[in-house]
Amino acid sequence: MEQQTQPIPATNINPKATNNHNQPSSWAKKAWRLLSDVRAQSPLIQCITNFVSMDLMANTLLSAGASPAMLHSLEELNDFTPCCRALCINVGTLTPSWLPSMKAAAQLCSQLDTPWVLDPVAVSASGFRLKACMELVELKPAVIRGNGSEIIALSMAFTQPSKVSIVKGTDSIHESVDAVEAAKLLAKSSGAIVAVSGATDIVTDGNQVVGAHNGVALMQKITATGCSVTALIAAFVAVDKIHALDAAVSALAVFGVTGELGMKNAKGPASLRMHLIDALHGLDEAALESHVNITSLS
Ligand SMILES: Nc1ncnc2c1ncn2[C@@H]1O[C@H](COP(=O)(O)OP(=O)(O)OP(=O)(O)O)[C@@H](O)[C@H]1O
Ligand SMILES: Cc1ncsc1CCO
Ligand SMILES: [Mg+2]
Repeated sequence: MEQQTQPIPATNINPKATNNHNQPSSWAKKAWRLLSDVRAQSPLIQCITNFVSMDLMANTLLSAGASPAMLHSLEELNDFTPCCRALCINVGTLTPSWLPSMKAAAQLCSQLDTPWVLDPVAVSASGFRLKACMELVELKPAVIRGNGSEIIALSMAFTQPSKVSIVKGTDSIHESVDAVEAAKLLAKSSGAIVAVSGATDIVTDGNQVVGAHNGVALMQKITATGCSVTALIAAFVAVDKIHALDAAVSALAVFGVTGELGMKNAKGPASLRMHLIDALHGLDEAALESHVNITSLS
């Protein structure tokens, strides 16, 4: 695979400085270091995902420098999943025949200490889907990423199950900022880092809350941008699994920045889709540093 950037050795990063979330430049450096590590290491990312997202998700991972593999057959997991650096599970077009593969792959990852991320698409659209997502959460994802409505519903399913409201469809009817408390509760009850996408992307471990303010509204009009940024989170977690919160924030910010850069040449959602992928492939340190907008919200 073509490599176009020089990775920054992890030893060059001062962990104290990069953990100071009130310093914007430290976040930009962290995001650049993680993207550089993805480009240098090209981690193999298994994606068990919906049919709608497969193309954009695989191209997003490739443009970031990772190596995507859309394998979901139960018969292949024992051979294949242990070779992966991270797993992305997305329930967008869930059927009863796919659920055993998702659970088995998640279980394998947990046993192998391989990070995996969950995208609970349209979690409250049906009882079957809600139960499946709750069972997957029990299998210890490192990160759960959804839109506002998805995170509110999934969090409520664990805390106040009788109050889970049905949201039909995959689009959010809530703002991400309305899901902060739900995200914190879900993070605390599951042990996962929880990320909520939207105008501000919110990421929390249950205590600390970080906001990534990049992106353009038109990204909502391209199906599977959310699915794809979840896979990008998996790639970032693959290269730094002990700092899953930082990896999730960085992936969301990088994707948002590529949306902003892509928008300069886009005429609408279809051309934004193309230019966003190009921008991710060509992203350099100067452009990332001048666009990243991450703040502490806690
Ligand atoms: N109003 C907005 N302004 C800027 N960026 C946004 C806005 N809304 C969403 N985004 C960005 O668009 C991407 C997709 O987020 P969204 O919340 O639409 O996901 P989703 O609903 O799960 O999408 P899908 O299910 O189609 O994959 C994220 O990178 C997010 O930051
Ligand atoms: C539109 C759609 N339907 C099921 S999955 C999906 C992709 C966006 O989540
Ligand atoms: Mg989604």
